[in-house]
Amino acid sequence: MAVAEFTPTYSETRSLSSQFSSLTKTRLSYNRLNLLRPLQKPHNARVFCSVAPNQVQAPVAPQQIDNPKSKHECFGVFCVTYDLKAEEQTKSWKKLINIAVSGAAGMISNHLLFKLASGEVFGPDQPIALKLLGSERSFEALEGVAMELEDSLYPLLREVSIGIDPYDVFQDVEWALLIGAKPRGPGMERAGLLDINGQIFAEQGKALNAVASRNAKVIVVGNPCNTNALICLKNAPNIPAKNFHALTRLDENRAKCQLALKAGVFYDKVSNVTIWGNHSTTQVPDFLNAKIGGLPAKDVIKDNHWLENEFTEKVQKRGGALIKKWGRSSAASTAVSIVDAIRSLVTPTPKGDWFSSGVYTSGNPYGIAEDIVFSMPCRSDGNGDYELVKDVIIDDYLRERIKKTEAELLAEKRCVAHLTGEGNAFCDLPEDTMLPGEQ
Ligand SMILES: NC(=O)C1=CN([C@@H]2O[C@H](COP(=O)(O)OP(=O)(O)OC[C@H]3O[C@@H](n4cnc5c(N)ncnc54)[C@H](OP(=O)(O)O)[C@@H]3O)[C@@H](O)[C@H]2O)C=CC1
Ligand SMILES: O=C([O-])CC(=O)C(=O)O
Repeated sequence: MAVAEFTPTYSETRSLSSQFSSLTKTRLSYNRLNLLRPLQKPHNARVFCSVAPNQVQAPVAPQQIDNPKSKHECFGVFCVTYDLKAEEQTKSWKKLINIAVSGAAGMISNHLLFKLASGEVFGPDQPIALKLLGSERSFEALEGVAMELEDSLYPLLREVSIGIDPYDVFQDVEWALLIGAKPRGPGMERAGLLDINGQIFAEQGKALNAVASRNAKVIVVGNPCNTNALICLKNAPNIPAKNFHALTRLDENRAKCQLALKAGVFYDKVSNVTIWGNHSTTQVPDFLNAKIGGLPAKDVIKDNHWLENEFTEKVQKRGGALIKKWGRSSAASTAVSIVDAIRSLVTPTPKGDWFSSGVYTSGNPYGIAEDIVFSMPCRSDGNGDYELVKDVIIDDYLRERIKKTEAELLAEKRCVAHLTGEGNAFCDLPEDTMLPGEQ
């Protein structure tokens, strides 16, 4: 089978994505086999793409399948399944968006990437380019990931590129999903973890600052995610601090599940659940403002002791309980919660409800210390931004616990001052500072 070879220059490679945006209307019929021809590797990046530059191929109609001359333009299952309805669909496709994922060869990404490519995150009319960030150690694994994406034949997935240099991978990205981080090893101090991972997020923040879209949305998953997000935003002053999120949606989902179980209802009845503070065992799952079937959760469950003790601790330590059973940390449910977090920003929040996200505190209405990343209740009108919800009740019970998780985050911030441009670090972390996955 004849396959067009091409070896574009680096600047041609860079211009590919913009060409893709204008091509999306007719691309469904392009040769899928040609898709993943590796281009020359510029700056450690490799691009897998679906057409050669300056080689726009004509759409292939189904009747051409048997014409040997046109066979190289049309590949296997794509020729067989291509139909005009699908072409009609591409006419309504939106402009291509660039999404970067770090730690792309890791466990969470292995679930997330396929959700992104399927259209379940950004919608069935949103073509995407995936830019996968790995390292020397994971480069081959990244190629394997790209091959699996290729074999999945996702129509909306227009481009996959892999690389180990964030300055290449983050070029023009509208979304950066920062998952890669070193796990805490045996005997490693929390301060050590903050420093090692903090350096990763400082570097990635600088790269985002230099090359990402000025309005990029950044979701930090790699732990300790709140402080990593703070480091990242401090190193990316060109991007609004408001655009940075630390993932606490998994905690919210865990809390909803426990409330539903206790109330004996399906979890779609549970709403208005806030996780306050740090993605750690000091986080505060808020049952005071939570609702079940539209009623206050406290009035439905009528067991304050359970809410204040078992419920709270279960949510705080759910990650660790799962690791005990599985022998590894939550990956699938984390990927699902990343999907939820993105969808909460790109679709309007249902009236009266809200979602939790770790966001920058400056200007918050709850009296939480300024200049940290703290999980709070947010609403969005679906344009990628959010606002903080004002009408929540904070009683003495909540306030006391919010103070504790706030103190922990302020201590983490002092610990990484050398990475946020605020002078010398001073680490006085409280003894109980743990990730949800730690016991
Ligand atoms: N916020 C949340 O709710 C949750 C957060 N997490 C966090 O998400 C992160 C990723 O989890 P998961 O995908 O399961 O982890 P994996 O171990 O499967 O993958 C993590 C990736 O991180 C990268 N990494 C970056 N720096 C290092 C380093 N110094 N040493 C080792 N690996 C490194 C590796 O990729 P490469 O070599 O390509 O850089 C690796 O593939 C973790 O920090 C975890 O704690 C997990 C669950 C929930
Ligand atoms: O501790 C971890 O790595 C896993 C984690 O964040 C969680 O399960 O919430």
